[in-house]
Amino acid sequence: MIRRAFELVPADRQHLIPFHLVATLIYGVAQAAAFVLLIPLLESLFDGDTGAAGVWLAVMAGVVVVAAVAGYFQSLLGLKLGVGMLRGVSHRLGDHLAALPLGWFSGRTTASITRTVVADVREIVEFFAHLLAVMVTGVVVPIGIGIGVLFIDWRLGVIMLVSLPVMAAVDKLAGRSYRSADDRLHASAAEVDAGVLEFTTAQPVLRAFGAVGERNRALESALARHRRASGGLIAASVPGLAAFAIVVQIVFVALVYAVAVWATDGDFAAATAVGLIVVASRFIDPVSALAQVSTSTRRASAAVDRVHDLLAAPELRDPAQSAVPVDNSLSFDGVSFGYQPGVRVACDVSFTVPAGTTTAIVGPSGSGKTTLLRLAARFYPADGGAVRIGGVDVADMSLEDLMAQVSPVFQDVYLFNQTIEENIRIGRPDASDEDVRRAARVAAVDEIVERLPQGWETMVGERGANLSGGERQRVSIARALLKDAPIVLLDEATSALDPHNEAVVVHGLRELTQGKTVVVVAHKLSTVAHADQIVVVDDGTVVDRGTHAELASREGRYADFVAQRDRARGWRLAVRPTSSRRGP
Ligand SMILES: Nc1ncnc2c1ncn2[C@@H]1O[C@H](COP(=O)(O)OP(=O)(O)OP(=O)(O)O)[C@@H](O)[C@H]1O
Repeated sequence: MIRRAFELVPADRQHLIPFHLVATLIYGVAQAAAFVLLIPLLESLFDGDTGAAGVWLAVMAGVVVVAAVAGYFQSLLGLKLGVGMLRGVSHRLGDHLAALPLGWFSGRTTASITRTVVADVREIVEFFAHLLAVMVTGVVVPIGIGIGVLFIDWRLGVIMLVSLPVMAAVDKLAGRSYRSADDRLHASAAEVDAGVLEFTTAQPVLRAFGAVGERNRALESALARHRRASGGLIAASVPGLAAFAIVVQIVFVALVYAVAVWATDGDFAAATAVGLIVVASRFIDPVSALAQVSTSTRRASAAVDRVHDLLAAPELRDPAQSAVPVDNSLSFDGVSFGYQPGVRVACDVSFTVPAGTTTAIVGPSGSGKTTLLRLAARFYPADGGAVRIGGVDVADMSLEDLMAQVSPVFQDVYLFNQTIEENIRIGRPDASDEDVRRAARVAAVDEIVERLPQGWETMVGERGANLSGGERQRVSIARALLKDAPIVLLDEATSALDPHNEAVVVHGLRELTQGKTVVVVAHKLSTVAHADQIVVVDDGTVVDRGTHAELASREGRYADFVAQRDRARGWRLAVRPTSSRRGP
């Protein structure tokens, strides 16, 4: 566990580890020596040899000073390692989370990730700052005393040294049941965190559907599971702790008994016997301290494992050299993909979007349209085949280069609780204020800003809660306009906007897609009809492809799609050839 914890220390603090270990070792050995020196000191005093007693006292004082200095340095270095680890691991976890495929996140709750990143890391800092010294001295001091006592009475020294692995074995056995109980506690705590998070963020939905009571009950049962898991942890640790405490006491009693018997037999002088009994108690003390922190140590050990597990999750690797696309075309080449193993969502999908043209993807709900956009943005890696930009597999481009090529404008717009300006600037952090304002003007975000109480300085609330759905879309279009990437991946909004918002969003999108390579998951007939190419997908496969005129003139899924949209809107779309391309 100690080795795995040290692996988390950042490179610029690794050189402190040997100093810390040496300081801790000296601290432990000096303490052991100071205790053993008590025996010759007592013997000299009992013999009335004040000269020898003075010498032993001086040696003992020297050793105590060494122990104090080493203790100071081990505390200082432990703290430096802990703080360094906190900084290093936080950065490593942050970078690592940013490089994980999105699929990794969908298998976990935000709460369980937060627990590892915050609570587990704190646990490990505590380990470096306090626990490590107790652990090392808990081993070094008894061994040191045992070896020292060998020179005074080898039988007693052997009892001490043999008892140590016995106590360690009992401690190890005690830890077994604790570990699984701690994992259950961690999982139940994350479940409670997730429940509280959901309960608070989903209040509007819960109230709208009268489900507050039901979710409250779900939260209560999560809390009950957490209480049971806490009880389980206590139940799992108490027998182990009790067994360990009993074994430690048995060892102490055995040592005192042996000293008493051998002293009675005349093997030791009274002074040596008193000294050995005092030393026996000092032999037990660090072991008892070790037992007292064993619960914290095991918790830290579990935390170290969880942080390592998180860091071991395979990242979306950037290629050693990022390939350069020859143009802004986009193609799907026999692409297959599933979110879960064995469930195919895209199956051998092939089509090409020539540079500067618009392709609309249509198909029934759940047929895999949005998934194709996510694969093009490499939010998930394809299982088979390749998505290519300008002839280059997106997997052979660095994430940075790929993101410079594509602008995803998806339905679920995520806004950070910052100002509108900061939210737009995410599109291009080094953009000038003028560029930001220009993008905002084209997407009609300046209209929103004028209405806000603090204008550009207004915070948009958590996830942009202070803005309407249409307003959030406008901000996301402004972001993409500012980014000005040559390929736009657009998931057209399904929800109806009011006429004004609809008009400004359509205008913003037209500006955004002007002259760009566009792949749009289209829900509106007007968007589809104006596309250069329409790709019809069903159940993850491409079932038809062509222009609106070609597809509408023949029977098939597309004709069904058009008829369905006509019926939904209560109007018919006149089929006419698309001579010139226009944005969606
Ligand atoms: N993150 C995810 N994890 C697991 N399955 C997913 C995930 N996202 C989508 N799916 C599943 O993949 C399938 C295709 O989803 P996708 O969102 O691509 O369909 P779509 O055609 O865009 O649907 P819609 O038109 O309703 O938005 C669906 O069965 C969906 O349940």
